[in-house]
Amino acid sequence: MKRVRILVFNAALGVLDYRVPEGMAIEFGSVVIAPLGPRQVLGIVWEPDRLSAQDVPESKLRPLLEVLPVPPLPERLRRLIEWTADYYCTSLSSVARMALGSMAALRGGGTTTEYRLTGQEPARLTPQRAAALDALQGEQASIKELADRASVSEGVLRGMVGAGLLEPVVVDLDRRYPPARPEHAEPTLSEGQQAAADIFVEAVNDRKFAPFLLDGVTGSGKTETYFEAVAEALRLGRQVLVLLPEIALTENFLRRFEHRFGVPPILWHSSLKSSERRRAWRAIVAGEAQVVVGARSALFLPYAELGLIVVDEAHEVSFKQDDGVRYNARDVAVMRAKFEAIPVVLASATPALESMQLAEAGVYRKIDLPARFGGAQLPDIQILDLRQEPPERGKWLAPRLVEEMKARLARGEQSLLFLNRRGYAPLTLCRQCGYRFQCPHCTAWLVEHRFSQRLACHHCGHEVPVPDACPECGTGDCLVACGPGVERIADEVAEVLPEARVALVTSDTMNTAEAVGEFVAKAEGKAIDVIVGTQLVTKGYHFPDLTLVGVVDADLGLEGGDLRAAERTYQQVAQVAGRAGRGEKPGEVLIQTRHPEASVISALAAGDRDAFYAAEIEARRDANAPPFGRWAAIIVSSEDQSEAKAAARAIGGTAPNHPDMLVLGPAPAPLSLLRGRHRFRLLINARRSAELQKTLRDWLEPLQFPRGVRVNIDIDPYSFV
Ligand SMILES: Nc1ncnc2c1ncn2[C@@H]1O[C@H](COP(=O)(O)OP(=O)(O)OP(=O)(O)O)[C@@H](O)[C@H]1O
Ligand SMILES: [Zn+2]
Repeated sequence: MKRVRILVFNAALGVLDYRVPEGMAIEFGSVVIAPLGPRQVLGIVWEPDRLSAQDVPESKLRPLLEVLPVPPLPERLRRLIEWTADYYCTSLSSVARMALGSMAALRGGGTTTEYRLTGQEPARLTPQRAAALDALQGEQASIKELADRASVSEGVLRGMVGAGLLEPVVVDLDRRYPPARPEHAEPTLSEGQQAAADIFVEAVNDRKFAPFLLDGVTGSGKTETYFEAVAEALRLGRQVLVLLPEIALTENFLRRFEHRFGVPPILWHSSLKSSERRRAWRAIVAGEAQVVVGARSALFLPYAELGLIVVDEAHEVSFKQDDGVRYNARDVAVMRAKFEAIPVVLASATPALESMQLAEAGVYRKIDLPARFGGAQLPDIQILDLRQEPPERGKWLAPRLVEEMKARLARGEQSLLFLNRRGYAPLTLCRQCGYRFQCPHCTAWLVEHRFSQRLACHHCGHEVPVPDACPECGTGDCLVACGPGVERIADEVAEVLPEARVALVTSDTMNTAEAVGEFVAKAEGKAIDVIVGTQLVTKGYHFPDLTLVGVVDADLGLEGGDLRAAERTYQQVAQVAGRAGRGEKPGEVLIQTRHPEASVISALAAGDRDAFYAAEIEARRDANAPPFGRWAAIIVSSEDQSEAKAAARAIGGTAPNHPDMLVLGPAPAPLSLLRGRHRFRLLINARRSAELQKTLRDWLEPLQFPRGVRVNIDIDPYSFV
């Protein structure tokens, strides 16, 4: 191979041809360094007949500089990358980037240096050093990571190395992970679990593409069941990828995995230390990483020999990425399984409508676990009509819910209150002049966090301390919190049940593995009486003494009114309800609502899942919404409002006149300002027959916009703001 086509990591340039210098061994998929002007870029060798590049004469080709010492990206992964870029209308390089770990991992090198405290504690210390000494107890990481963790500069830490307070430790990146043992602790499966497990095990052995929808009620033991397929892959020496929707869930998963297989699985997520990331990536490409558990981003890694993919809590909307490459990890996982010719298991107690429909159509094989494990019953669900039984003024919990919580406390059982709103109050205003605290960068109110005494924007992270006086009229002591967030509910619990031990579970409090571990240990050890949490507590947890679940505001999710509002509400409430009564004692669920007549609420109360799905599917069919028709969004943004508007208009003005496609907009997005950018949206509703992606590309590619304008395409969008 003399002339090669390279996918370079530069979205604007994309594909370039190079010459292979004498003696350099190259294959398709090789990761290389190529010259680009005066700089160097990373690239991947690609099949020239699959990518078009500018025609450059042989004599003008520049030679590649280097091949990196990592295995070439396998062909099946290259095909997946192409498929993903094509389907989501994005650049190949932005997808391919997700396959490569860090530059450091690619460079190889078997070791790296980290630092840790030596244990010396000099009598006199600068305040910064003292703070670092405090913050870094038990930590070991690179200087940069330690500096981040301790909130001091790297210079301070280097000084501490010099002073003998921190010492270097050489970390072996190719150190083996201890092997998982498929026979470590084999459970005795119930008949239904065994039947399901047998099917999965057979599929792992078959080494063919086989998509499954594991539809099992909460507490049916879906995890135990698919663990048998994991065990089989381990026996065959093949790798397994388990995708979880949130890092917060991994802690729980890790413990169960370790219990079953004797060692923890290998983690992959955005907050890994760089040494962990390098070690994991190298083990993954070498085929030594047996089971990888990760968030979305683990999906594109170059596994040497994948044998099984599991997507747990597969209905979760967080599998859809909402910026950058806007892919849905659940859907791409199925495609990856197809390219790898392996089984994929989508597990959920409340499958997404799309998945149900695909199962019905015979595309996915549906495996049911209709009963809870060990004879536990599904909880009794009751509606609490807030119009008939209102809470006291300024309170959010109805008297009946409070009574039930008191009864649980008296019996030594646990309660869980669910409200999907972080912080103390979603809106703060001035009683004097009506001033409302709004984010300067987003169309959003600032949310009060009493814990940290700050007002925060949940979209961009902008934060200000809660002021003493109104910034508008200057009146002191006049700010009122409007509406509840979980912190406020926790306060209310403390008032009505002063002796109860309350745990607040949100992404603000559960932001480290230690915090999650501590929470789980306490809840299991019955050191917590009442859990108040956001959607973070709705799934995955198994606390046998939890017998009451209160849904504080079931109407909240319905307000947005987007396509999936009813489905999402159904899933959240059914999931959180599923935390109740998982042990020997029966569970009860109270759903606070002002709309008991809404079909989703009555379906929940009647436990009539089939009716709910059937009605939703018909509604979607009527609206030509997924899974029948398709949606796409075009989001146009700029820091300059008129520029954004003009660009959106230009797009709207050239909309194709396609019989199978309806273009709505442009219109200002509901979140019309986000991180300082003004946003306009167009929505496209298309029939399946419409070749949506091609039509979009043909439409948008010829258009030119000013530099400050960004045009993003969102295929199968989940967010309509
Ligand atoms: N065969 C089994 N032997 C022993 N324990 C089991 C078995 N099956 C399930 N369990 C236990 O029952 C509990 C519920 O199982 P699991 O959490 O896997 O259910 P799930 O279907 O994933 O539920 P959810 O969707 O609510 O998270 C767990 O504590 C699990 O360890
Ligand atoms: Zn903001």
